[in-house]
Parts: sequence; C-alpha cells; structure tokens
Amino acid sequence: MAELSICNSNKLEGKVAIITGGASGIGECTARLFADQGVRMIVIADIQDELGQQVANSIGLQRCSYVHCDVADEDQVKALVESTVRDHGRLDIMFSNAGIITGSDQTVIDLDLSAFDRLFAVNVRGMAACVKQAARAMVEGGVRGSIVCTGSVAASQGGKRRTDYHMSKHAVLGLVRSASVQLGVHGIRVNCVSPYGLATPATCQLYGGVSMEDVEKLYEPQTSLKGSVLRARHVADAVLFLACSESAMVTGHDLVVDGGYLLTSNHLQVTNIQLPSFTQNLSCKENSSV
Ligand SMILES: NC(=O)c1ccc[n+]([C@@H]2O[C@H](COP(=O)([O-])OP(=O)(O)OC[C@H]3O[C@@H](n4cnc5c(N)ncnc54)[C@H](O)[C@@H]3O)[C@@H](O)[C@H]2O)c1
Repeated sequence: MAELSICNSNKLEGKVAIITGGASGIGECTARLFADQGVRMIVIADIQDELGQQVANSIGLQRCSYVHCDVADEDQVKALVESTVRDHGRLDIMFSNAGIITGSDQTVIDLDLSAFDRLFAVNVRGMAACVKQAARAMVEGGVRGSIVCTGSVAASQGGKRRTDYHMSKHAVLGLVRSASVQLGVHGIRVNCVSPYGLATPATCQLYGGVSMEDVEKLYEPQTSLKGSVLRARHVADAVLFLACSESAMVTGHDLVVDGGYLLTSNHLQVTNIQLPSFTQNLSCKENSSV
C-alpha cells in the first residue's frame, strides 16, 4: 500500500492573506511559512516601513507586498482591506497579530491610564478593527474565510505586573469568542493563537536589548516540555493550522502554544526558580509570562 503523506506543502494554495505586524517576529515568520505553503498573495501590514518592505522583497514581490497600516487607526485598516480586495480579488485569511508588549511594572494600584490607553489602542482597538474590516470583506465577497488573532498565555492568567497587557489579551479572547459566534452563519472561522514567551525583537527590547539567546534562557526553564525551545516557527505552525482547511471545524478556539507553561506555572510561582542575571532588575522576577 502506498504510504500516505501527512505533509501537504500547499495548504494555502490560491489564498490571499493579510498579516498585521508582519515586519517582525511572529508575523514575519508566519509570512515566510505562508509563502512556503503556496499562498497566492500575502499583504504585510505594519508601521515599520523599511523592515516590512525588506521582508516583502525577500519573500518575492509576486507573492508578497507591504502596506503601511497603523492598526490603531480604523481608516487605515479599512483602506488596507479594501486595497487587498481590489488588487487581489478577495480576502481569505486575516492574521491579526500586531501588538505591543509593555515593560510596565504597574500593578492595578498604580495603573498609568495614559499608557493603558496607548496599549489598548493597538492591542484591543486595533485587533477589533482588523477583525471587523476583514469580516465585512469576507461577508461581502461570500468568502468562508479564516481570521486568526494573536493572544497570549497572559489571557489565561492574572499577572503580578503588566496589568494593562494582561487585560488587553483577555479582551482579545472576548473578541475572538464573540466574533466566532456571530460570523459562523457566514462560514467564517475566528480563532486565537496564544504563545508563551519567546524570543522576538519585542521581547529582546522588553528586557533591555538583550540577545535572542538570553531571552530563550529566561523562558525555557518555565515550560514542562524539555529538549526544545519555543520559537516563532512553532507559533506560525499553529497559525497555519488555524488558517487552512485542516481546521475546518475549529472556531472560537484559543490554541495555546506554550510548551506546557500554563499547566505548570502555578507550581513554578511557589518554587524558587533561578532566572538569568539580566532579569535581576525586574521587580517581579518570578512571573515573566508575556
Ligand atoms: N514574543 C512573545 O513572547 C509573545 C508572547 C505572547 C504573545 N505575543 C504577541 O505576539 C504578537 C507579535 O509580537 P512579537 O513578539 O512578534 O513582536 P514584534 O515586535 O517582533 O512584532 C510585532 C510587530 O507589530 C508591529 N506593530 C506594532 N504596533 C503596530 C501598529 N499600531 N500597527 C501595525 N503594526 C504594529 C511592529 O512594528 C512589529 O513589526 C503581539 O500581539 C504580542 O502581544 C508575543
């Protein structure tokens, strides 16, 4: 009997996708994976113009383009979706991933509401604008599309600090769950991918401009899976699953990609774990999820 292949390298054949925050980190890695999976066009939307254009150039302009879009501005998100549909005929996949990770040590008692507003403008308002505009285009085009939002393990636990960030990621889950209920009638799926901490430009900057290796050393001891380190590619693989037809009956789901962190984190919070020296200045060292 012929051996069945479980690895289809054209999972996104003919699809048109938008990836917000695609100039860097998880978004960039996902754009490269989508390109390997036969996607017809990826539109990278970001505010880092030079970097975003470089990523598009390196993937190939026949398959990838860059558009400046600040997701906090709904008009820009609307224009992004409209130009994608106009230029490429349809929108099948929205990976709403753009987000910022604050280094704030704020507890609820000293919450800086101006900083809170800035974070929510991107992580919550921006996410809602992307889901709204993508859903409208899919409904109007009769496309049974897939919308994937980037949440975080921070949506499934309370934080000793970064109150605003934890709140923002809880809001992403609420958005995904509500949108999935409302859009199911149109055959549109809405899911969330929730990573634990991994090394990206955002997390390197969070810890004062340290190296990717140092960030990996910080997070690695806190997962239960040993022998591998959580990387952007693991998250991109989960996004690909949610974007393609292999997850045809999955909607409203929060796909946690955390190497077992959430299940072990309660244990670790009462254990005296040793973290690398560059974290010594952090005020709450024992809870460093993002
Ligand atoms: N890296 C982690 O450990 C981690 C863990 C859990 C969740 N996340 C989430 O993953 C997502 C991606 O983060 P990352 O680690 O890849 O960071 P990153 O900084 O490498 O990438 C984020 C991208 O989003 C872009 N961006 C920021 N604000 C924007 C705006 N207003 N409009 C458009 N683009 C904007 C940035 O320019 C950047 O290119 C975020 O939503 C973050 O909260 C990251």
